Amino acid sequence: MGEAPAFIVDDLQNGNGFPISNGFGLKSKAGETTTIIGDKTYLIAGSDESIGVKIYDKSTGKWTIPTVLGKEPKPCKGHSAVAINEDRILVIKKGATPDDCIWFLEVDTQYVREQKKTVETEIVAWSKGVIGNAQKPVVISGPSGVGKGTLISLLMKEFPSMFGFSVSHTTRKPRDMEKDGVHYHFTERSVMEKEIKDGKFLEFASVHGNLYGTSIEAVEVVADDGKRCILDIDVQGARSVRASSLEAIFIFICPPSMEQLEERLRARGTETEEQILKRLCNAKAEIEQGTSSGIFDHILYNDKLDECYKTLKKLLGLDGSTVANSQTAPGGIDLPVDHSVSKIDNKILINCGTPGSGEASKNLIVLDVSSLKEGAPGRTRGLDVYTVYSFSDGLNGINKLS
Ligand SMILES: Nc1nc2c(ncn2[C@@H]2O[C@H](COP(=O)(O)OP(=O)(O)O)[C@@H](O)[C@H]2O)c(=O)[nH]1
Ligand SMILES: Nc1ncnc2c1ncn2[C@@H]1O[C@H](COP(=O)(O)OP(=O)(O)O)[C@@H](O)[C@H]1O
Repeated sequence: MGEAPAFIVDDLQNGNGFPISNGFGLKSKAGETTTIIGDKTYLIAGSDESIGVKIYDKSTGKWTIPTVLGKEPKPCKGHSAVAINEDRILVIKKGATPDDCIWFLEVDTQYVREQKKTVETEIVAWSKGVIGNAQKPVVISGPSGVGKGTLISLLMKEFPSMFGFSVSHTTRKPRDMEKDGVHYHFTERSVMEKEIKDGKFLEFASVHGNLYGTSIEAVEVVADDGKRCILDIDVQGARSVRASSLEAIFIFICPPSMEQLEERLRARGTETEEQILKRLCNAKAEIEQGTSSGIFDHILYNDKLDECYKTLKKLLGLDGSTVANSQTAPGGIDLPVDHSVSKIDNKILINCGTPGSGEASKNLIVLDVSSLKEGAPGRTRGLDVYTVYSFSDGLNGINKLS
């Protein structure tokens, strides 16, 4: 982070002090916002060059500039901040797209302190808020050889800035073309078992005789990058994720026939005969569970690759239709500098000014943060924040976009 922008420090030091009386209020002033949590006042200031944070501790009467972790929001003058609980501040900034508008400043520093013993200043971490389905992780399952990896590669190639792959851990040996840390984190069983015990995994399963698992970190790294996470995991893993706090879209890929599945597996040429037979044998049960367990939201048949890929894009809202985009605020959040923000229970209301006609009449943006989930300590994740617009009558009669 560059030099912190100028703050309304004078006001505070001159005893004009704390404009906010409770722990969850805010005051906006020319690109600077204060929010109080306990004894500390967080000043968030934006300019064209930077967006910075400064902390005033009432108990010591001192200002500090914290160590900032995570990718920061792009600088901007128009923003607001509101504390939504004792360790998380929601920052809404001016931005061209909804995905760039909602950020969180995490101020729970316990974990980071323990991990990085040398850090002396207060630590805050930026992370991007996630709005609705548009950012929901995508879980893809299906039998070995059905084409999961092929479809995922196509998506990642066509939309490199939109998707990020959750790199799993596995105890299986790498194939010739596979790179450690890219396709998998290849690891030893004893190491992985210990990490599972330590709670580092979102899910894990024994598949075809090897251990596979998705670490919390693997999903968080993608979210930190502001991307939508794709998980290639087996049916057991999908079941676990379904039961977890991670809200995702679940897609099962079916082969056109067992014969074609076998052909593809053999043509890929990455397994021994014994491994191929094991995978084919397991495929039957996987297909049965995948198509009948109710875990999956969508079942796709991968017969002709281009057709299957088209269908996949369609259900992810990437074909110009509105499936995913309709879940977000259309056209972004046009936040005037002099907007106001208030918090009522779990709803954050952003009043953007006088109602106009048509699109302009959508002057009230409501963010429901009731589904905000805890991530791994020290980092914010699993955020499920969606926007709703109300036309005039406040919280009553909110029309959730869908
Ligand atoms: N539960 C779980 N399954 C995984 C994970 N990573 C990969 N898998 C599944 O493990 C199975 C075997 O994967 P792999 O050895 O790469 O073989 P492939 O499916 O033939 O490409 C597939 O069904 C994957 O979806 C994971 O992190 N968790
Ligand atoms: N629709 C398809 N038609 C024919 N071959 C396909 C199709 N989809 C994928 N393949 C091929 O099948 C093989 C297995 O695909 P892969 O993506 O590795 O499967 P998975 O990741 O599900 O194990 C690869 O050689 C791939 O090129």
